[in-house]
Amino acid sequence: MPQTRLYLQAPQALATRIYDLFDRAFEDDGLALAIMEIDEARDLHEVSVYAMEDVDGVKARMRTVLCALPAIPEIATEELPETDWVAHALEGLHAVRAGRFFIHGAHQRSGARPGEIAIEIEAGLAFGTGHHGTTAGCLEMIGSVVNRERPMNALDLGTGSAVLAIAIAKLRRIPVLATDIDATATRVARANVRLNEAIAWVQAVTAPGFHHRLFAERRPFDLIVANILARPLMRLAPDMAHHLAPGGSLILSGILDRQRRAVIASYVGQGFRHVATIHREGWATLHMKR
Ligand SMILES: C[S@@+](CC[C@H](N)C(=O)[O-])C[C@H]1O[C@@H](n2cnc3c(N)ncnc32)[C@H](O)[C@@H]1O
Repeated sequence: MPQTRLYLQAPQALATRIYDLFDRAFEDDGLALAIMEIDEARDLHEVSVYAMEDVDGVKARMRTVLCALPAIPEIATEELPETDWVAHALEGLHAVRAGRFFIHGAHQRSGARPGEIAIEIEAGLAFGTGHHGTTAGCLEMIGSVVNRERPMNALDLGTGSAVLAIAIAKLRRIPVLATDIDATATRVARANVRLNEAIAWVQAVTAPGFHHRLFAERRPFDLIVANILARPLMRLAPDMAHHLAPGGSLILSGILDRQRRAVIASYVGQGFRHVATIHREGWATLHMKR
């Protein structure tokens, strides 16, 4: 679906205030927001709101929010070209190495080096080929956490292509519940689980957040991996705490470097402590324990 970027420019202090006001105003709409420096010498920053539908309505709400300010910057509009994010993620598809994992397509089956764990992911309609900084960060973190802690029961929430669930199963042959809000992703996940002969361990189901009867049956998990976005991750913090076994590990990604502290704070509020962060391409992957 095409997107419209609604944006305005202001000095840094005012832009930061506007960003915070928009953040609160659009919290429940799930709209993407951004703030970036445009001109350091003139102290100019740009705040953007990305709308997919009801652009006029979003613009009107932005104006209402801005009414609280002494000076009201003008809102400009930019139509963005339609981006197929899955295709984008698959661009120039080549094999990827992350930690001990070698993520490849059908034409690179013989590419794994001795000691590497090969995972075959075919270009499909789900996110997760290993190319993205968040997936690669999770794979690297999974390698070290699973080897050290030897979990017995894992959850991959927001599984996409199932690459992370398959990685856990290949490392440790334990049950992994793989869930996604998107039924198409679940179908792709199942196909990849079959392709990688991980059916005995990985069960893929469609579920938004923790809403599925299987969570009650399968909890507590001693490893939960969730590569979704910062805001849903913060909202899910109490459920994560409820479903993780004492002493268990949580690996979270989909978090921009600048959102890292806010996500950690939400989880500390639920009794977690931060253990480590991997930074890749502007994205942070967190290891938290409880
Ligand atoms: C960034 S992709 C990650 C895919 C894969 N786990 C990886 O690391 O490459 C995020 C996935 O989470 C799913 N998702 C987003 N919000 C979700 C939610 N609240 N509950 C379950 N799945 C969700 C999306 O449909 C998408 O497939």
